[in-house]
Formats: sequence, structure tokens, C-alpha cells
Amino acid sequence: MMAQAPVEEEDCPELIPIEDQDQQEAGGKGEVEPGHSLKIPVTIITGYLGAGKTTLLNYILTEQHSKRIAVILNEFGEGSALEKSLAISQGGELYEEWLELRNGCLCCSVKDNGLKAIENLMQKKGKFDYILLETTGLADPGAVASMFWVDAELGSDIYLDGIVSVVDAKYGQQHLTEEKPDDLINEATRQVALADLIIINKTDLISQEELYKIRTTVRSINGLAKILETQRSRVDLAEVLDLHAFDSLSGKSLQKKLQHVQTTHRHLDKSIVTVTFEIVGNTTEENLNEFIQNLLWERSVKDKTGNPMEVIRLKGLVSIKDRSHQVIVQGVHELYDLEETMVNWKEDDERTNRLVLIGRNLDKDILKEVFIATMTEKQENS
Ligand SMILES: Nc1nc2c(ncn2[C@@H]2O[C@H](COP(=O)(O)OP(=O)(O)OP(=O)(O)O)[C@@H](O)[C@H]2O)c(=O)[nH]1
Ligand SMILES: [Zn+2]
Repeated sequence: MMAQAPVEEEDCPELIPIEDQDQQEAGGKGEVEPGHSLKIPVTIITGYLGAGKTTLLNYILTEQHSKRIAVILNEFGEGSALEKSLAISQGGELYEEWLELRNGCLCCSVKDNGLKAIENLMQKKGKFDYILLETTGLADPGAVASMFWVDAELGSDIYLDGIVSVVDAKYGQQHLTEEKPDDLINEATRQVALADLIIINKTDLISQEELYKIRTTVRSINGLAKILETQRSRVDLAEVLDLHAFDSLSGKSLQKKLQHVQTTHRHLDKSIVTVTFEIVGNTTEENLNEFIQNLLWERSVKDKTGNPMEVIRLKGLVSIKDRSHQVIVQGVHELYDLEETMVNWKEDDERTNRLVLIGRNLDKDILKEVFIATMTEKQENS
């Protein structure tokens, strides 16, 4: 599975074992559940060709001195290249090591091998504190994300922290509106739709008006992600790292965010949009699973003209009957996950379900109806 390039041992400093205790106390802020901090976050950095992904990586590596970061340049989907370059920063130093991954199929076979390769590397070199993964400009980050989004029960040492999407301020508009054959969603749009954080980079190259335009386009696709504007991908690292976008730790912040989701009405039926709704009451785990599976797996939920709704990303906080805590719902492509948050419903709280869906052919009214129907149907039965 794993092959090393000839130049290795002499050039590469060995990683020093982490002083677990100190590290956790320094970085943990006490809000991390036990066990969780032992896992290593992976941030996926995506964005169209030349948008500024590598610039962002380099910026993070030079700014960040307290963490040992492994950088993975992911060439999935680029020809038949099986080798992945891996650079590890230790106090700013960079060195390279080649990993060979079999990546015949993007979604499935890479999944295990990719993780295994990183885990092997950790065994050999000691643990990293953080993993940054740059996808190619044409990658579908959803496929890459599913590779890392594995259940805690599977015992992986790694967890998906967030998806960061870099948008080229100058050419982004063009990339995002490009039409693909066969009604496919273009890569740039998919990358924006899936992002937890969007960085509009190269703002030095455009006017205020153009900036407004690209920001509006980005926002209309993804109404949930935070948007930053940068030159040379210079960002506040706290905005990029440790987002916990995929786990229950984001429960509190998501609650706030969900109240400020921006949704736009667009007439182009092919466009990717963000839809959000809130329904008062309780659902059950069974109902909720059914609702999500109908959307993501069966594709049986249709819009007014009979087109199946296509969901790229799904997020929500829901109230499940007889559960004291709010439950977070996460979906990327066909993968989804329900997880109890640490936020509990107070006695006099009104129990509600707030969902955000990003995708195409999404009709809010129909979605609401379907959600409500599933709730009441089962209530009658029980
Ligand atoms: N003018 C300007 N140029 C930038 C900025 N950020 C990055 N660049 C330049 O844009 C080019 C592409 O940047 P990269 O960071 O390599 O972009 P990338 O997304 O990693 O590109 P690929 O991996 O090839 O898809 C480089 O020449 C950068 O120096 C910026 O804010 N303004
Ligand atoms: Zn790059």
C-alpha cells in the first residue's frame, strides 16, 4: 500500500512524540469532550484551479508554530497519478515524503486506503496535531470528505473538521456560472455548496462592484457558510482551523447560525440554492431517517415539475421525541449522520426542527410539507 521515495530518512527530521497532557490543556479550552481531543482534525481545502489553495496552505504553515501539521496534496482524479506528496511542517520546516495510494475509484476504494495511509504514516512518524488536505481544483470535495467522515466507532484517529473552499475573486464568477454538459453541476459550484468556510481570494484584482457581485453569487449558492475576503489567502487561522463543522461540538454555534441563514430566490431552475425551514414540534428518529433517506438515497422527493430534489449538503438541529438534547443532522452527498449535541432543551423551550439544505430543485414548501407529513403520520400510528 505504501511506498517511500528514495530520498527520505536523512532529509526528514523525526517527529517528536507529543506531550499529550500539555497539548490538550493548551489547546482544549476545556470544552472538548474526553477522548475527542485525541483525534486529529482534517481540514479539506478545496477551490477551483489557481484560486489560492496552496497559498493558503503555505500561509497556515508559516503562521502556525504550535501545531505539527501534515499537509496532503491530493491528486485524486488527476490522471493515473498514484503518488501523493506529503509534506510535514515542524516549526515551519517542510519536508516531503511520498505516499502511494491506490485510487482507482474516488468514492469507495480510496476511502479506506487514504485513511490507512495516513494512519500508517502516523504510526511511523508519531502523531500530527492537524492534517490539511488540498484537493485538486477539479475535485468533488464531497467524495474526499466522505473518505474522512467516518464514524467515531470505527476507531479512526482522524476526524473531519471542516471544508474550506477558496474562490478566485477574479474568475470565480465565470467558474461558478459555467455550464456543464448533461446538466451536471460544475465543480466550482459544488465546492462552494459543500463548504463550511468560503474564502474569496485575490480581492486585490477586482473592484468593489465585482466583489459585491461575486459575494452575492457565492452567498446565493451557500447561505450557511461563513464568507471571508482575502488577499494572498491571509486569514485569521482561528476562522479556518478547529471548526468542528461535522461533529456535535458545533451544536451551539450552529443554533445561532441557523437563525441567520440567508436564502435567495433565483429563477434559474438549474441553480444551486440554499433552502431553510423551521418546523415546531418533535420528530422521531425513525421519521427523520426516513425523511433524509428519501431525500438523499431514494431521491423520491420531487419539486413541482417532478424533478427529484438533489441535496449536496444538509445541516440541521432537530428535536427528537423523548430526547433531552438537541440532535444535529449532517449530510454530505449520500452520507448523513445524526448526533446528540450537548445543548439540552429547557423546560419552557419551544421544541423546533431547523434544517438547511443546499442543492438543486429544492422547493421549500414541498420540503416543509414532507417533513410535517412524516411527523404527523407516525404520531397517528402510535
Ligand atoms: N494577485 C493575487 N494573486 C494571488 C493571490 N493569492 C494567490 N495568488 C497567486 O495565484 C496563483 C495560484 O495560487 P495557488 O495558491 O497556487 O492556487 P491553487 O488553488 O493552489 O492552484 P492549483 O493547485 O493549481 O489549483 C499563484 O501564482 C499565487 O501567487 C492574491 O490574493 N492576489
Ligand atoms: Zn495548489
